[in-house]
Amino acid sequence: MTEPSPPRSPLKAFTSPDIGGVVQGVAALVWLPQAALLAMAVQGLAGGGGMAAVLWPAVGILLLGLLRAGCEAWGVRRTFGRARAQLTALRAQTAMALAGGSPLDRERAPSGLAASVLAEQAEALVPYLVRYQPARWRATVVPLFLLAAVAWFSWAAALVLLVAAPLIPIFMAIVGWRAKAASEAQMVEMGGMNAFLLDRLRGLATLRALDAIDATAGRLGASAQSLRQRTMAVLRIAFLSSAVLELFSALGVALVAVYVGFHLLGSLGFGAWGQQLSLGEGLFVLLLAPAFFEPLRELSAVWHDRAAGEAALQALDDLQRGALPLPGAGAAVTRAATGAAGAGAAPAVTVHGLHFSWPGESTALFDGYELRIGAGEHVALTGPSGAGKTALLSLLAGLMPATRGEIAIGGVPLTEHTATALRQRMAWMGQKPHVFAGSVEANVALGRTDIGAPEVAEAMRFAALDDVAQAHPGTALGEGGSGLSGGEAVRLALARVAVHPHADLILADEPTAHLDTVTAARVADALMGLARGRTLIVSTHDPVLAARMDRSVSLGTEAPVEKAA
Ligand SMILES: Nc1ncnc2c1ncn2[C@@H]1O[C@H](COP(=O)(O)OP(=O)(O)OP(=O)(O)O)[C@@H](O)[C@H]1O
Repeated sequence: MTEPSPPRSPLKAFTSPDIGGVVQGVAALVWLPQAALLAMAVQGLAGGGGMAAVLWPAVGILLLGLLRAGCEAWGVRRTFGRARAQLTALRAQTAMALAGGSPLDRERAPSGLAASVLAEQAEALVPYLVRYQPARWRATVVPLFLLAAVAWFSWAAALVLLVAAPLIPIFMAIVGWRAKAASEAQMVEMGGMNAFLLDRLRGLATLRALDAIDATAGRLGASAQSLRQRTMAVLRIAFLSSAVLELFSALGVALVAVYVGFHLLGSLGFGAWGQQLSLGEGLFVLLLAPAFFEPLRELSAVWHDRAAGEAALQALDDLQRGALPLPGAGAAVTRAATGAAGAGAAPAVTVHGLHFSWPGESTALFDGYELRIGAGEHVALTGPSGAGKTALLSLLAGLMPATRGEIAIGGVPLTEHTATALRQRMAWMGQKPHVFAGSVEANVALGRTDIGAPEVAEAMRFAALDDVAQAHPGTALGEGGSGLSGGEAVRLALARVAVHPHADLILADEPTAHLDTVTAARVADALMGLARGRTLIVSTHDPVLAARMDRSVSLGTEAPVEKAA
């Protein structure tokens, strides 16, 4: 039995500001000395200082401006680089998690949804990390410094800012909850539409043959319409949050301006710690007021990035969930330890006390199942449809974990640690071999680096694929095998097995299904040729193929029935 893999750690939300974000915050604070210099210059001018009073502050403002621009540029570059690296890491982690799920898992995300989340929705993390996170940090820190500077001169002006400021986060939080829900709904809609589109494109021939194109187009149109509405809802909320913020920040600035103006005119004498503000001090306070609200306005402008980013993070996290793990997906290949590869002799296969039930189902498909297949033996698994032949082959191939019991290949128990290495000595011929878009050669080699062109050519000759027109160099097969007949697709699957260098256990799932008698006989001949000196387990409804095996094992009866051929 394969022991369960360790629990998956949830995706991390990146909350800590990095050095790039801190530097952007410092850049925002440079406005403090700039405003002080500006106020000094105006005070100097008003005091009759002439050009001399303006020159040095102007130089200072210019230099500080350059420093600010430099800090901002560096900070943004740095944050952007970090965000892209984090996104790449998250994508890789999610792709690994998807690859670590059993191909038989019914709860696996549809491929259209997975592609949409990984390629498209995940991009929403970049604005989240590059714009929202630093803006949030600036909105927490920068106003505090500015408030302290204002309060130094006038507690009354500081009080006005202090009262106006908390209203903004409160209203934004209220708006934010709605924004998050709307953004999640939009993502679900987008993923659903992508999955729907991909699925229907794959089944276009069926839809056209059954005259269901119009109905499908109608559903797609309705789905696009719903996506439009959801996108508009997200945008409406984004505009609403900016409007709330603009209102409160405008009110705050206006109140400070009114206070400073009347204070300088002498009508409002309080609020400056018992002193009278000078023109320069009043101007300084006035210049800081909009800057106090600036980080909050920036935060509002990127508020919807937060909702989209968190929804994307959640979508990536959801992709990583699966009910059926692929045994050994997380373990390193321990080929040497198991002696799996290059063992030279065909392995015996033993199944002892096997228990398996599909996730979420109470009835067991196998309960205490026993099977012994000798080294080099050729066995047919037969039985009614739904008896569990494919499931048993998948369990033997380590494509899904048994609930209890032991499977051993060549005496090596199939476990989390040995599954990957054991799979290397198996060749799998599935019921519906997937044909990738590309040449036949590429479809035979499947990117395996240890397989060269001569081996591929030899395997194609063996499977009689070399005389198929589609196999000519430069001819590409369509996605899902369009361009190949059913029989040719089976021959392609045979070539994939033939080219496998270490395979001494062949697992074939209904290789002759849907083939005419002549082609079925040819496929059976090829399979028997391949299986010479190897162990072969084949699931089949074909009595002719079953009769060519050493024996048959019937599933779906009270006790496994074994019949000598
Ligand atoms: N991915 C899956 N998730 C949940 N249940 C499944 C899954 N695949 C198959 N089943 C169920 O498991 C049972 C055994 O299916 P399996 O495909 O192994 O039967 P089979 O004997 O190979 O049938 P056939 O001869 O028609 O190919 C069936 O009841 C089927 O509905």
